[in-house]
Amino acid sequence: MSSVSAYYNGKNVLITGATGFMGKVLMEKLLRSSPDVKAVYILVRPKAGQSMQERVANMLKCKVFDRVREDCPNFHEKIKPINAELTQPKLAISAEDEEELLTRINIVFHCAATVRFDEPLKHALQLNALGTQRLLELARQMQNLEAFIHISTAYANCIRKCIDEIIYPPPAEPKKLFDLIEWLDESIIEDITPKLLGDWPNTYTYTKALSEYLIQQEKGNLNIAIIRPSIVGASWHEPFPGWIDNFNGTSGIFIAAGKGILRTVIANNEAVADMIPVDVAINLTLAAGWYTAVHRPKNMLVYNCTTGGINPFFWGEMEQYVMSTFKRNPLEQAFRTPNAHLTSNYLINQYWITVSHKAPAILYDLYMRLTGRKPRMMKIINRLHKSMTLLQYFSTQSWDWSSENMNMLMSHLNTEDKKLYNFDVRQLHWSEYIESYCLGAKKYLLNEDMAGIPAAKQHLRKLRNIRYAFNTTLLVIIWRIFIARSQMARNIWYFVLRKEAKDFLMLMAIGDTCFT
Ligand SMILES: CCCCCCCC/C=C\CCCCCCCC(=O)SCCNC(=O)CCNC(=O)[C@H](O)C(C)(C)COP(=O)(O)OP(=O)(O)OC[C@H]1O[C@@H](n2cnc3c(N)ncnc32)[C@H](O)[C@@H]1OP(=O)(O)O
Ligand SMILES: NC(=O)C1=CN([C@@H]2O[C@H](COP(=O)(O)OP(=O)(O)OC[C@H]3O[C@@H](n4cnc5c(N)ncnc54)[C@H](OP(=O)(O)O)[C@@H]3O)[C@@H](O)[C@H]2O)C=CC1
Repeated sequence: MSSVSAYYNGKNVLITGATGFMGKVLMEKLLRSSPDVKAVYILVRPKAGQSMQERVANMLKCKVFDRVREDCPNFHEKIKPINAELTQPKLAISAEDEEELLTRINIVFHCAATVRFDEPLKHALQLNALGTQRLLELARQMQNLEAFIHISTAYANCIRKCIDEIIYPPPAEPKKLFDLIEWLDESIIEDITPKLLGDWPNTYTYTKALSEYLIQQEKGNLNIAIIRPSIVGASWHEPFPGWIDNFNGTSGIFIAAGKGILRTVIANNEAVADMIPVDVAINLTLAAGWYTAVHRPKNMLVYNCTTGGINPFFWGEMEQYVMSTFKRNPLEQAFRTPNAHLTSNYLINQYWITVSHKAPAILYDLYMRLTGRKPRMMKIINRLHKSMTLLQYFSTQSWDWSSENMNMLMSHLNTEDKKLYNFDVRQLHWSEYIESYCLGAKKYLLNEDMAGIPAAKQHLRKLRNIRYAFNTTLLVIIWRIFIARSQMARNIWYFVLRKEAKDFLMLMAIGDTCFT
């Protein structure tokens, strides 16, 4: 009998960020593993011209809900969308909705955030820090709340090399920053952002660090836990192996490498690639929700949800597994044959960027222009370089996260829960996981059918022949130019030709003698 599943049955759960990558997996697992959950309230904003209702209806059609749709066809009846905007005072929730939440909610999972590294500081503060503060304010008034689970990131304290499961001093006093963004002009905030960030690499990690501190300061009597996942990757098993729906973290890089666009990456082969499958992070989150509500630990627990200390995996290995998967299972319409390499040398990287990224992009765009089409490769390459610059902070260093609370939680699960909410990352086989991740990116992100693999292989063969033809032509042209310009090169060339001709005549003569 599963204690975790049983706990959620009959409960009213509130999820923020339910339309996002992790939020969807959380909602799906909750509805599938605890089919008698009373209701799942989700805070949703209208977006891109779609009303909240339209967004939720579209979301529920997603592939990620196929399994729960099969197991519990009426699962959608449990979902109660609430119009909300986390950057607004009182989260822009109507008085009526607020009343409902205050009387009903038993557990809150706070996943909403902006995860963009280049988010302007003002917006990142408003959403990640101030939004968390406002949600806490709401949670403090909830009459039946048993647990509040906040999703942070393992990199919130990335300025430290060893990260324990504790709250560290914040980069700045949050209240002072909130005052600042209230009256300071946005352009001035942009100007002083690097100074404010100090050692923090981006506004994302900075504001996530602030939100952890805010929680500690303002939790009051709430029963809170903080989950810190590292780089969240495609799912390991649930709802489907390899399920992924966004280009964040490593996903966009895998695809760019598989398409043959990305050839060089700044990364340290020996640094730990701390990746955690999304279903593992969600299993831990649900188990932590149960533990927080039922065992009510005296102190707020922080769970580092990482793999490096338990089952380490390195960027160099990731390169091998990704390349080998895409060579065996190519993506359709690749730009070039997949062949990406990691280097930690800035100059070598710049060289390959010029030779293998920019030069082919310029040639391709020229070809597109000549054939009357819109050039686009240089734009893609520039976007890729921007992401690589933002990601390299994470791919060139290693961190040590302690995982005592993760182990402690596992020891509290019964045998059935250990299976149902598996977050034992010792069982992860990285080569198999990365293969399934790459295939998932192909299927779920690019909507490519596995039946198209023979055609994709044929396309790669065509690309190889084009490369051979191009290289041979280039060599001949270079040689001709060289010959035309240098007397010495001409002399060597004629000497070689004469020697070849002499050898050839001699062979003929030998042949004649033998046969006569
Ligand atoms: C051979 C393999 C070797 C592997 C080596 C790997 C090296 C290291 C790699 C990775 C380390 C990762 C370390 C992460 C650690 C932290 C973890 C966490 O705690 S948080 C979660 C993470 N959060 C992010 O990952 C946000 C990063 N993304 C951003 O900040 C932005 O998206 C940014 C600046 C990278 C791009 O911004 P824009 O404005 O240029 O583009 P936009 O608006 O995001 O997207 C435009 C379109 O391009 C697609 N796109 C975005 N990134 C793409 C990409 N990399 N490749 C292809 N398409 C991409 C999008 O889906 C979008 O498509 P449409 O217009 O909607 O159709
Ligand atoms: N993905 C990763 O690698 C990692 C993620 N995390 C953390 O996990 C959590 C979830 O991340 P992930 O699912 O990847 O992120 P996504 O970007 O996929 O999802 C973000 C969610 O937040 C919602 N949201 C954004 N702005 C607002 C707003 N103003 N008002 C209401 N809702 C809003 C989004 O809604 P909408 O659909 O309307 O935009 C979306 O549902 C975050 O807290 C993140 O910091 C931690 C470590 C790694």
